[in-house]
Order: sequence, then structure tokens, then C-alpha cells
Amino acid sequence: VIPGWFSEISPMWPGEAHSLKVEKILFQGKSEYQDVMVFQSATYGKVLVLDGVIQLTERDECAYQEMITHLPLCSIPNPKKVLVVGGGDGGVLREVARHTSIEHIDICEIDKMVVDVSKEFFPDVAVGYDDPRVNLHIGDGVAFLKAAPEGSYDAVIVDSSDPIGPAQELFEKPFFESVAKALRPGGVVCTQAESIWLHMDIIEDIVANCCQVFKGSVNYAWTTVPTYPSGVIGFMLCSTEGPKVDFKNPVNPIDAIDKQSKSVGPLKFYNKEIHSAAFCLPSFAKKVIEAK
Ligand SMILES: NCCCN[C@H]1CC[C@H](N)CC1
Repeated sequence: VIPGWFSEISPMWPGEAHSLKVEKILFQGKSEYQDVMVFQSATYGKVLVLDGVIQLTERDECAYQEMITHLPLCSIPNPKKVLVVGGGDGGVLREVARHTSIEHIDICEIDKMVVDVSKEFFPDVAVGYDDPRVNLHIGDGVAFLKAAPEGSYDAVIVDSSDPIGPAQELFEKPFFESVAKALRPGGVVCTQAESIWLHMDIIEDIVANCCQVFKGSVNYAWTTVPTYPSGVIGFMLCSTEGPKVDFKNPVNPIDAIDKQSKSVGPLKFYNKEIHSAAFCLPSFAKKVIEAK
């Protein structure tokens, strides 16, 4: 360990580690589920770390939060009811709240410490909780989806950590089946789907499961997030049987978004060109993902 530096070492990305220069450690705690740490970095603002894995930095969180939210929500006309699984930092809520057609937002986050720490140290991310349409449920997303009435949601966004730890079940088929049941016909789900550089085997399994469960369409999109391992992160974009969803050509690419949302400022990353481009894959990934 180099003094004054944080290195993200994990068996999920063997032999490599992204490091950030640390100015000051602002919080260290242990919740019921994981170690929670916040530090002030020299060049990426404040950083949230769970079990030694970077979850977000102030400098580049916009890329992930905007893409994981607007890729699904701009692909269907007039989303009204949305569920966020995970996402306790509130960043996805901030982005969901930009959609003026939305009437009700549920969020199910298993770890209350993540919510409290985000509100204290990342106010520009946790601002998402201020929206009156938001209903926070502290609990396990798997149980929440099992209990959700059929066809409850237009969209489900699964903003999870990695499959090692509390989020493990969010990458398995039974969970995808409960998501499909909770979605209306032609409803959409977007899940955090790891890195094509590091996790093609995990992605292959997720795609196979999604093809069995989601009878509308199954797509993989990706974007760049400098502080995530390998600098990229992907998303599964799936729809249930029903009205066709063409993820690659958004029905309301940007008009549905209140771009200058008063309290949260303009979009920093998402736009309609990068929406369509996100589905373009390098050949080594295309071969596996589109082989279905
Ligand atoms: N809401 C914060 C983002 C959570 N998703 C991340 C994806 C990449 C992972 N290595 C860590 C969590």
C-alpha cells in the first residue's frame, strides 16, 4: 500500500488496481452488510467505497447515473411508475426525477448506512431523495420484487454493487423472473452489468438468463466511467413481451427530460447520440452477447 493512495484491489479484477490519491478520510464505518468509507480524493472529489470497491466519485458519477437512468426511461413513452433497486446514494433518483411524466418512484436499498452517508457527504447526489414522488424502502430488493403486484412498474432500474457481497442475488435468474413479473407488458429493466474487458463470463450468463426471462428484447449497452475497473461499465436493457421497445432509437430521446431541472442542474453526460452509440459493441463482446 502506497501511503496517501487508495488502491481498489479485488479478486473480481485480478492483477490490476485503480488508485486514487487520498487527501483525507472523511468517514469509516461498518454496516450490517458491508464496510463503508468516504474519502476526499486529490482530483476526483469525494469518493464512496463499499467493501474496498469504488461506488462513485463526485467527478464522474454523472456518466453512470445518467446512462443507467435515461437509457431505459427514454426508450418508453410516458413512464409513470419506476422502481430503483439499490442506488442508495440517491444519484439514480436524481436522474429519474427529471422525467416529468413520472408520478411514483419506489427505491429499495438494503443498507441504511449508504443512504445516511450519501446524504451527509454527497448532497448533490442524495438530492434525489428530496423529490416528493420518492418512496424509500430499506430492505432486500429480492423480497421487495417478490412482493410487488404483477405489472406494477413501467421501468425497474437495478443500480447494484458487484456480484460478490450483498448484491449477489441481483445477478441471478430468480431475481430477473421477479422483475419481469413486476413489469407491465412492454415494461423495461436496466441493470448494472459489469465490464466487457473483465467480466465476459458473467455477462454471458446474465444475457442467457435475460433471454430466457424477458421475451421482448434483450440488449447490452456500455459507457465510460474512469473510476470503475477497466474504465467502462455495462448495462442490460431488457423489455417484457408487449408493445415493442426499440432501445437503440429512443422514443423521447431528450425532450422528456427536464434538462435544466432547477435543483439538480443540467445533464452532464447523456444525450441522444451517446444513447444510440452505447449499444455499439466491439467484436469480441458482440460475438458473445449477440450470439443468442
Ligand atoms: N450507485 C453507485 C454505482 C454502483 N455500481 C457500481 C458499478 C461498478 C462496481 N465495480 C461498483 C458499483
